[in-house]
Amino acid sequence: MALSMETSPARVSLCGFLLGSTSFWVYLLCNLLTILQELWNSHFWIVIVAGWSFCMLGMTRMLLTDRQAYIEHVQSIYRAWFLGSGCGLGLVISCHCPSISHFGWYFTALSIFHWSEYFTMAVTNPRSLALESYLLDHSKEYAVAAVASWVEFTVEWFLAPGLKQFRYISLLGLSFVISGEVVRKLSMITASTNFNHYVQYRKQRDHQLVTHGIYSLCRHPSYVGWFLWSIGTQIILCNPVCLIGYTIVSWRFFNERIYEEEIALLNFFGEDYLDYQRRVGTGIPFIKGFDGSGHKI
Ligand SMILES: C[S@@+](CC[C@H](N)C(=O)[O-])C[C@H]1O[C@@H](n2cnc3c(N)ncnc32)[C@H](O)[C@@H]1O
Repeated sequence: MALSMETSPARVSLCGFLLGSTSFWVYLLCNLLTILQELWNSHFWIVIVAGWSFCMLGMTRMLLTDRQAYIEHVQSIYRAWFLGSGCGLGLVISCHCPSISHFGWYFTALSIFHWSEYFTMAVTNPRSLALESYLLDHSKEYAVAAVASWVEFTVEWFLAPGLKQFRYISLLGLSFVISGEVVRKLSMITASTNFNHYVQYRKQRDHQLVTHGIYSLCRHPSYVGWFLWSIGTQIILCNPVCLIGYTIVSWRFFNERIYEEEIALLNFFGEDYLDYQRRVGTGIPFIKGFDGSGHKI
């Protein structure tokens, strides 16, 4: 896999992600080739480490093939590789560890979400692409929420493992996560260059109001997707405390965010945005947005 100066950030990120998920490809290979089945059964971790070493070899090869392009993209490659590893590990846990397979689903979903944020941005709006597009350092609160959900899962799994084994609940959560992910990415693709990870307070010359496609169903589809995705992760994990916490905190976050964003959008698009607000709802229950009166709901 030779990198050239023309290598696009999307391609680099995809390569890093696929290399990172090597542990899963090795797992698949071991399961497909019965000769390796024995090795897999007795040396589970050795195979994972071998997969990761293979991945490091791939990275070194990239470095030797085109050093300048590698250095240019190295920070992105490592993030993508880290997320790919998370995805691979999550898939291996899903397939190989039945009692915590839903934790594997969660870990896979988490890794795919962060990586695909960067990748989709790289494809649809490269001008606004930055390392922050991986959303890994989104906010302190986001990191605390993630750690809280791991702690709740672990504590409950040790204290009452039976309460963590509701397959149908986890499947329901998975359906929330998948639909949330699809809605969010569809919004990014539809809004294209008008989509930005950060609320814009100054109008770019080419910023256009998007009201078609998924934006004709609700005004804030990417937030609807993220909201669904975040509560879905806690349903997958059968985490009752974090489910309530995530629902309240995410709702409050999007309520504030939509309010601020709509003040800016009304400044940008005036009457057109007012008209859009009259026709289409925000998409998140009980969130009204900014109606010009200065009052939230
Ligand atoms: C993170 S995106 C979220 C977009 C939208 N709120 C959503 O949930 O799909 C934030 C950026 O999108 C822009 N934006 C939001 N709604 C828009 C629309 N209908 N048309 C064009 N730009 C929009 C805002 O100016 C802001 O800079």
